[in-house]
Amino acid sequence: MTSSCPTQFPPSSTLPAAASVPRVLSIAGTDPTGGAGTAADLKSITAAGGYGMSVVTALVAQNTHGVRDLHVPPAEFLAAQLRAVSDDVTLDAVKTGMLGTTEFIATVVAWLDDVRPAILVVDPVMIATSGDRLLQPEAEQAMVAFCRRATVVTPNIDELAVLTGSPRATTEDEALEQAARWSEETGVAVVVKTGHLDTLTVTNTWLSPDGSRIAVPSTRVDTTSTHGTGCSLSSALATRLGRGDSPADALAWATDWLHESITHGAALRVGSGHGPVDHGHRARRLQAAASSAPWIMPDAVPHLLETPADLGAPQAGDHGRNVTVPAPAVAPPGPWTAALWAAGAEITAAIADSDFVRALVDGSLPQHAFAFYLAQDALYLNGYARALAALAARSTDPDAQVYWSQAATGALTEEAELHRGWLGSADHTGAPPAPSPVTAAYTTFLLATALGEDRAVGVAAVLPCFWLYAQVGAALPAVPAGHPYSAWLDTYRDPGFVTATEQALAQLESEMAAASPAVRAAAARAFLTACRHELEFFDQALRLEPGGGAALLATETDRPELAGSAR
Ligand SMILES: Nc1ncnc2c1ncn2[C@@H]1O[C@H](COP(=O)(O)OP(=O)(O)OP(=O)(O)O)[C@@H](O)[C@H]1O
Ligand SMILES: Cc1ncc(COP(=O)(O)O)c(N)n1
Repeated sequence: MTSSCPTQFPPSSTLPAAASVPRVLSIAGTDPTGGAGTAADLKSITAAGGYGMSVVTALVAQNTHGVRDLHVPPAEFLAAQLRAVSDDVTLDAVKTGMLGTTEFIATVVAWLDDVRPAILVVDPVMIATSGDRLLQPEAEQAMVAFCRRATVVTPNIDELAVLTGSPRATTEDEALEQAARWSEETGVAVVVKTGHLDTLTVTNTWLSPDGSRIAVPSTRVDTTSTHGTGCSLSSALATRLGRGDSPADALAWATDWLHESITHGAALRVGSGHGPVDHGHRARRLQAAASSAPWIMPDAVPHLLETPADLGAPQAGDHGRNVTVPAPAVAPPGPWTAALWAAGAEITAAIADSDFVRALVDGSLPQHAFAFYLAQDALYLNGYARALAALAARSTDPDAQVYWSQAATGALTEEAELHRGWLGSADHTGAPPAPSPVTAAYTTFLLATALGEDRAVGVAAVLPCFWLYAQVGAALPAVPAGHPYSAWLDTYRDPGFVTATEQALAQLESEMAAASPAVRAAAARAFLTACRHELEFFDQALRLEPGGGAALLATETDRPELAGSAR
């Protein structure tokens, strides 16, 4: 049935405004394997924090290898779907993907003439990664004209060539130049994507008609799981713009989220061709990070530790599965520290595998996450220094007194160097950084343990910071010239740090040997708890949204870059 029903309900504009969840409509074709088209759009809109809606243009029998068949319903049915949505729902953003034919483009144009959403993101889908046509050749010029209505268009390199009537760009500069000319002529912003160029860095650049540019670089992921990347980027972008983000924040969020989704796409094992990206990876990672499950279960450590063997096989962490114990970069000097290393194996392995360490090493860690990490590190070092000084005050052995007070001084010197160097160039006009919940929990735990528990327990609590940091440092590969974090990674390689770790290990070994079985058990718990704090400390920077957390819908005047959109 394609006849239109009379409007029976008030559109939702007459209902109370829908707070901070933007209502985003995707108009696109289908992919039954869920990687591209409507499925990718809805997953991306959800991941970006929106409420997704879907109007289907064409039913596409495709998989990760290519398109097998197409079924295109009558244009009246497309019009009916569009009206069914807009008669009822106020739209904060619309994204278009596969439109297929001149007739369908005209149908969407007629609907837009009526509806005029504030944000229209046009992904001018023409040819799939597989080489199959998703837009009839005779509809190309209609698509080119349609792009003039957009707030922003997101063509790939080949689509940009059709859009601008130019030969396919072979360099990023050429693509930017083509886009700049078209944008100036049409008054429409363009996101230039270099995914299809042979570059080590994939850069998404928002080009405004006035010539201004916002470039968001990311490292290229060596993967075949790139089916639907264009659909996903444009849907996430539409959602973040619909939510009120500036173009810079919206593009940074979408690029960063998509990079994580592409990185983890292959692990989904969906199909044997060009696989999909993992749209849900970020949500699952954040959900896991928000778990309130206890870190150390009551039976993880016996109440009395008579011998190192009582600590048993690796069992720390959430799952208690069998874990291979990684070789320690700084060797334990005796059986107690060896048993602690084995007990913490799951957490040590999780740090080595963490998205944060991987991104720091491959250079894909977003700048905002790195800056946050450094600021929290400086705050942490101050708290850590106080815990080390407390251990100095509580030591009676002269060597231990010297060692802990020097370690405290070392932490304060590092903090001062961070402020002088890495943090020195930061903007000093704003409020000074405040400790995050993770940093505050870790430093409070260290201070309380160093001051309030037996000394051996305090020593066990401060050890993971030395030992696990040295472990990460030893595993670092050489990084290529131009790596954004190479100078920072060099700080992990400081041989002085290995010596300090060896000394801290020797302190703990002798404290454990001399302690009562009950104190040893408390020390083992403190060690495992601190290992887990280390994992949280590394991971926390990737839980921060670029552009901050405010999720308020902005008015158009808040975003002059978008003025003139919603044609
Ligand atoms: N190998 C990769 N590594 C990192 N990011 C990538 C990679 N491939 C694609 N991207 C990201 O996906 C975005 C869109 O990719 P691309 O330029 O291939 O667009 P597209 O051809 O429109 O996508 P589609 O394959 O869905 O048609 C890029 O701008 C980039 O952010
Ligand atoms: C319905 C639909 N829309 C868009 C694409 C493009 O995605 P890709 O180029 O990654 O195949 C697709 N394959 N199917």
